[in-house]
Amino acid sequence: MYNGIVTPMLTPFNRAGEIDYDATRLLIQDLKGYGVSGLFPMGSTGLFPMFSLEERKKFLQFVSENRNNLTVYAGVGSSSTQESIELSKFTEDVGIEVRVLMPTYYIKPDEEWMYKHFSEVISASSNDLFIYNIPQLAGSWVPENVIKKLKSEFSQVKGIKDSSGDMRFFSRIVTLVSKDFSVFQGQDDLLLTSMALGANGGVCGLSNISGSIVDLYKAFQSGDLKKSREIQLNKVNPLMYAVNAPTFPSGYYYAFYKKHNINGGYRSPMVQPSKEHSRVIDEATSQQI
Ligand SMILES: O=C(O)C(=O)C[C@@H](O)[C@H](O)CO
Repeated sequence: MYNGIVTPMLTPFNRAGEIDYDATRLLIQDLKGYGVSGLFPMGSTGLFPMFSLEERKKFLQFVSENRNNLTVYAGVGSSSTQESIELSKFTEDVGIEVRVLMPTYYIKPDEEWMYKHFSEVISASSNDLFIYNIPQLAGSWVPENVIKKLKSEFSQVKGIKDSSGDMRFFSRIVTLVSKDFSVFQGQDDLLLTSMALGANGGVCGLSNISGSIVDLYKAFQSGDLKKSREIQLNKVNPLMYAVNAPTFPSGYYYAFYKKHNINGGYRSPMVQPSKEHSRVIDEATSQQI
C-alpha cells in the first residue's frame, strides 16, 4: 500500500541549464524535513521531456542513491515505448521501487495503442508501476476500462495518480482503492476533497517548496477537518495559484531558487518568471509562515 505525500521533484538547473546536483541534494533535504513519504523524479514538474535518456538515468540513479530513506517513484514516461522499456529496466537496476507512466503523446494513441504501450512497459521490469492520468498535458485520458484491465492483469500495477482535475472521474477511480492499489490526487487544491473520498494521498507540486501540503495531509489523517480545511483554503490554494501564474512549472523553480538564494537556471525553452509574477509568488510564499 502506498500513501502519504509524494513530491513530483523539480530538476534544479544551473545558469548554463545543466542539472544542479548540489541543489538537488538541498531539495531532498527540504522534502525529508517537510515529512513527505516519497520522491517522484522526472515527472511533469521535473520537465522530463527536456532531458536525454542518459540525463534521465543519471538523475534517477542520483535520487535513488540519495533518497534519505524515502520511497522513489521514477517517471519513465516517453512517447517511445522502447525508451520507457529501457528506463523501466534501469529503474530496477538502481533499486527504484515504483515507476510512473502516462500514455504516449504527440501521436494520439487509440485504446489499443495505449494498452500495448502500458502492457509492454509494465512487463519490462518487476518493480511496481503507477498509472499517470494527466490528459491536459499528455493529450489523452487513460480510460477507466484500461485502468481496470491493467490492474487486473499485472501484479506490478499498484496505483494511479490522477492529475486531470476532474472530480467526477476521480470519484469513480477512487473506488478502486484496496490494500494492493492506491489512488493519489495530483492537483494540490483538490487534495482535501480527494482524501475525504478515500484517496491514499497526493502527488503535489507545492511540496517542493512548502510543508503546508504535508501539514494538510497530517491534519486530515488525525481527524482535524477544521485545520485541514483551513490549510487547504488559506495556505495551499493561494500558494498554488501564485506559483502557477507564470507558465507551469517555472513558478515552482523560481520559488525554490528564491527560498535558498540560489542563482538557478531555466533550461530552454523555459523562461524565468516576469518581475510581476515573481512579486506575486514572493507575496504568497511570505504568507506561508
Ligand atoms: O509533476 C508531476 O508529475 C505531478 O504529478 C504534479 C502534476 O500533477 C501537476 O500538479 C500538474 O499541474
